[in-house]
Amino acid sequence: MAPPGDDTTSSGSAVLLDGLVKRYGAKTAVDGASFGAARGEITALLGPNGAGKTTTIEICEGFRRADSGTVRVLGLDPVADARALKPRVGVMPQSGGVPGTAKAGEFLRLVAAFHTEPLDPGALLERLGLTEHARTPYRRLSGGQQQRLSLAVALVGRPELVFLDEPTTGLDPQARHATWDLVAGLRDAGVSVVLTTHYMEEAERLADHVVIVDHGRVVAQGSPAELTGAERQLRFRARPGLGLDELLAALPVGSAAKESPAGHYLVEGDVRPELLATVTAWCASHGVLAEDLRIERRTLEDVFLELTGRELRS
Ligand SMILES: Nc1ncnc2c1ncn2[C@@H]1O[C@H](COP(=O)(O)OP(=O)(O)OP(=O)(O)O)[C@@H](O)[C@H]1O
Repeated sequence: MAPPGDDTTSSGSAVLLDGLVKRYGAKTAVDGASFGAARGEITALLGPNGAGKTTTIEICEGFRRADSGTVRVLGLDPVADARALKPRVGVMPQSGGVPGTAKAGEFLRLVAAFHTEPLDPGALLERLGLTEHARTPYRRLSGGQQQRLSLAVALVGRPELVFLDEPTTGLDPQARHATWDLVAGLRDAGVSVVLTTHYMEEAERLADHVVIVDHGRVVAQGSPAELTGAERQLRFRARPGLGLDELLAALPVGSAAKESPAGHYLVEGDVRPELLATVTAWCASHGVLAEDLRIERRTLEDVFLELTGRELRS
């Protein structure tokens, strides 16, 4: 029999938000956010600090109530149906969640005991590189180790859906890659993942669906390929201060050329062979050797900056 709330098909939404609003006094942290996270996919909420990611995810986890809008998690209400959701959903908060004096291994075994078919806590510790810290109290673990233990706690109950709030913030590159592998493995095993991040690379590499949020609003969403589109751009390095007016005049209407930072040139527009030929001919006629000349797809960061006009704050 399907679990309660499973009125949708298994290919339906793991999470569905519609017009979500959350205010803290005069501050509107979430301002009418609507998006869905499909089952069996990794959905990343990408946005700068203060964009409302944690508030949104905490509402989905049932830890906060929305002021208005609707939230469905596995087809259920995260507050009213909290008891039914608890065994099916894993949560990795941004910090804390484990008592300071609790020993890593003991705590994980304790959490595992609350679940009917838990993962093997020892194997999970091993996978996350925590075996030698199994007897260490949580407060004595390094920041990265604490984070990995929180991830283990979220996963040990074999959840259908996991919420991971900035799972790799502060991790060193090895631990970050190990976490990415683990999260990708969850998806391969059919688990739905909703994570928050302010790392463009994390969203781009890991997520099937990216929801870009800023000031509590969804400013764009789609797969990384959809968000970055088919558009390409051309970059090269050369001596600083080249006057670009003549180049611009030779390029098709609608193209743009700029130098930023000094000595780094970017040409945007309909990047076809003709455009490349125009740029290289212009370089040749000005005695410019275009180094590292390359055509590339726009990155998520390019898209984000276009949408918000500023850099992500880390
Ligand atoms: N309990 C609270 N009381 C008052 N304001 C809050 C509270 N929690 C969050 N805020 C504010 O609401 C806004 C959204 O915060 P939130 O933590 O949801 O953003 P975020 O995108 O998760 O940021 P971060 O990446 O820093 O965690 C911020 O301006 C924050 O200062």
